[in-house]
Amino acid sequence: MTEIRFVRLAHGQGLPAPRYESEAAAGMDLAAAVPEDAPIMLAPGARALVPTGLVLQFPVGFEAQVRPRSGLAFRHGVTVLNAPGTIDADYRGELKVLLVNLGEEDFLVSRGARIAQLVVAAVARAEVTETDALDPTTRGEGGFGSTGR
Ligand SMILES: O=c1ccn([C@H]2C[C@H](O)[C@@H](COP(=O)(O)OP(=O)(O)OP(=O)(O)O)O2)c(=O)[nH]1
Ligand SMILES: [Mg+2]
Repeated sequence: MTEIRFVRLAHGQGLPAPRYESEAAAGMDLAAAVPEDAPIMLAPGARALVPTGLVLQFPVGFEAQVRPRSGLAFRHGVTVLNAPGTIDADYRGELKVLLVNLGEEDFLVSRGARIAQLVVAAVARAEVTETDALDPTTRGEGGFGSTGR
């Protein structure tokens, strides 16, 4: 098990911690840490950076991905604009969720609403080397449908 530690900021007090909603869920739901009396109104086409009130720490060699919740996308057209958002292991700022409303109606983000989910994933890091030539392959330069439909 990979450990995620988090600090809860003042505006996140009282909200549920990120947690898996089922035994083998891949994502933990994230709650909106907007003020009770100041929900965020997302008009059609609008986007907003929604605070979670959380600062995370997880091991180097992992990332956290911010992904949409399919129910919100299906019912309201509300999704994560930069999905999957990338949270770096060395980031110590507040985790934020960039929501966009692709639906036709206003969408209200209330305090505690589960707006997105967080998936922890191992990441490979590469050493980058410039060179004059690369190993040949059968595919070569073929791409973008070159193998047929
Ligand atoms: O949905 C997101 C995406 C990113 N971040 C935070 C954590 C991440 O480590 C940092 C930088 O994200 P990214 O590299 O995607 O953004 P950038 O535009 O390249 O910013 P930077 O120049 O700070 O890397 O912003 C979030 O809180 N939510
Ligand atoms: Mg970056």
